[in-house]
This record gives sequence, structure tokens and C-alpha cells, in this order.
Amino acid sequence: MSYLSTHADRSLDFIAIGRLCIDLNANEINRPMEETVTFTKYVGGSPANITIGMARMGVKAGFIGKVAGDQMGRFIVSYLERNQINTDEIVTDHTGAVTGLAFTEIKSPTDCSILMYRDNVADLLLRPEEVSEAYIARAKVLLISGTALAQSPSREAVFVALDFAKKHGVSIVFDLDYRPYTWTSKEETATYYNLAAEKCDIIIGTREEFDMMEALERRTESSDALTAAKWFGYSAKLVIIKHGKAGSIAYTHDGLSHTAASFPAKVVKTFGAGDSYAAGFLYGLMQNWTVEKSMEFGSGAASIVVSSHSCSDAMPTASEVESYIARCKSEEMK
Ligand SMILES: Nc1ncnc2c1ncn2[C@@H]1O[C@H](COP(=O)(O)OP(=O)(O)O)[C@@H](O)[C@H]1O
Ligand SMILES: O=C(O)C[C@@H](O)[C@H](O)C(=O)COP(=O)(O)O
Repeated sequence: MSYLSTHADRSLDFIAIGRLCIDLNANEINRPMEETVTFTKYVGGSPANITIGMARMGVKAGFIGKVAGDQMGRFIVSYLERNQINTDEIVTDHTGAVTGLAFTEIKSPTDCSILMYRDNVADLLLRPEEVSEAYIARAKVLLISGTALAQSPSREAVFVALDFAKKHGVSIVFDLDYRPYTWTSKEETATYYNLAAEKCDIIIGTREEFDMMEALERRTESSDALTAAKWFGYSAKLVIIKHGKAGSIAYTHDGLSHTAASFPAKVVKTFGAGDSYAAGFLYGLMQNWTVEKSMEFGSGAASIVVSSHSCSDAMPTASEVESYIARCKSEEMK
């Protein structure tokens, strides 16, 4: 069973639409950000991180987004190009909008937080008419991420991209990517997340993100299985629920479920886990691996990235993930 379209005639394996921002990760770690003096700048934004991860694993990737007309915007585009990511559909804003900043605070390996500056960001100014149907028709897979639904016109641009993808048989992956500070109310968030999710073939999120989506339903009981069952009533073939260090569970529309444990990691920061997991998991599906093998691959990629200071820069190659998993398994057998 292939969970992603296998159109051989597509020139791009994967494109994402959404935010391109900058991560500023504290260099002085294991202390509050009030005590941090210096930061390291990386390209960031969950859909950008996932795309960088896919490209690093050898996937032909592209991106649809909008960057600020300044040094940060130019830094982002050149970084993507240096990572062999097609940037033909990345638009530059000229209204004075800025680049979103994500300051990562690392108080301890298990106590990290993100301070996000998201006012007047260029990524949320992507317009529906700036989404190219022909570009989307070139791809096998389109990834959308939830934060792009937070404001107009980005919100409408995503729904146009979803319609183009449906029209051209492009598989649609929804990485829920819920960032509360970008939204005004849980009701608004749940409404738009659900409308988008109805069109998606694969939905990936944490338990908390799915709980947010179900907030309007006033359910009497909630479980991963019930969450997944809801989406099989729409377009979904695969629903993955992530549980941090406890691993992940995937439900397929044939009624089966698959679990994956996390791998041991010398955790530097917990951020980056979800993006690298998604990159590894989707890479596995693109190789026509089983769901379980793909989940294991995503878990290996995540373990590498949480053991690193960055997210995008630390995205591993496919052989690095394979070697890491082999090493973990051999150590487990000792
Ligand atoms: N502390 C950790 N050590 C090793 N792997 C982890 C750790 N935290 C998360 N992971 C891996 O990353 C995956 C996604 O992490 P999770 O935190 O659930 O997503 P998100 O980063 O989107 O919140 C998990 O299913 C697990 O495989
Ligand atoms: O998505 C953002 O805007 C911030 C990311 O760039 C940052 O690396 C991050 O928080 C990734 O976290 P994850 O969702 O746990 O992978």
C-alpha cells in the first residue's frame, strides 16, 4: 500500500507551503533566556525545517512561501538553495513586513521554550494569487502546516493550494504545528484546522494538537483511536499521533495501528523533534517502506536533532539516520 502518490512524471517529490523564519537558539544554555547573551541564527519554521530535512535525505523538494525583503529573507532563500531546495515560488515581500523570529530558551534538556516574534511577518502575507497551480501540479506531495492558517491572506493561500493539490492528484500531508501565540481563539483555530484536515491524506500531530482540534466537539471520551477514526471519515489514509519521548502511534484506514518507540538521545533541546520526525517518516513512505519502518526512521532522525543545538542545520542525511539506528540497535543487544 502506497500512502503517497507515486506519479513518476513529477519533477518534484515534495513541496511545502508556509512559514520561513529564523531560529535564534541561545548559546548560553541551561539557564533562563534573561541570562542569555548570545544566540546562533538558523533557518527555522516547521515547514521549512521539514523541507530541509527531506532535501538532506535526497528528496527533490520545493517551497511556496513569502520572505521579508531584507537580509533575513535573503539569508533564508540562499540557505534553501544551498540545500538543493527549489525556491522558484518563494515570493519577496516589499511592504516592510519582517521575518518571524523564534528565540529558543534552553533551561535544561527537558525544559525548553520558544519565544516567538510573529507581528507583521512576511510568511502570513502570502496571497492566494501567489500560489502557482502549475508548481503544485509538478509535485507528488504537498505539506501544509497549521500556523499558515492563522491569518489572511496566508489562510486563503493554503486552501487554494489544497484545491490545486486535490485537482492534480498530489498527496496532502498536514503537519498540525499548533503555535498558540499566532491565534486569537481556540474556536477559530479548531474551525480552520478541521476544515483543512478534511482534505488531507496524512495528518501528523501531537496529542495536544489533536485535543485542540476536538475542543469544539465536547467529546465525552478521547483516545488516539477515536481521533484517528474521525479522519478516516474524510480523506485521511494515515493519522500519526506523536507522544514525545514516549514515541508515536499511527493508525491506517484499514483499521490497523502501528507504534514506534523513541531512540536514546543525549538531549540538548526538545525542539526539532517533530519536524525531523516528519521528515524521516515521510522520506520512509516515499521509499515505499512500511509504516512501522518509516516511523522508526522518523524517530531516529528526531533523536539526532534533539541531541543537537539547531533544528534545520542538524537535519541528518538518510545514511546518518540509518547508521544511528543501527548503532542504537547494536548497543541494545549488548
Ligand atoms: N526526548 C526525546 N528523545 C528521543 N526522541 C524524542 C524525544 N522527544 C521526542 N522524540 C521523538 O520525536 C517524535 C516527535 O516528538 P514530539 O515531541 O512528540 O513532537 P513535537 O516536537 O512536534 O512536539 C517522538 O515521537 C519521538 O520519536
Ligand atoms: O516552527 C517554528 O517557527 C520554530 C522552529 O523553527 C523551531 O525549530 C521549532 O520549534 C521546531 O520545533 P518542533 O515543532 O518541536 O520540531
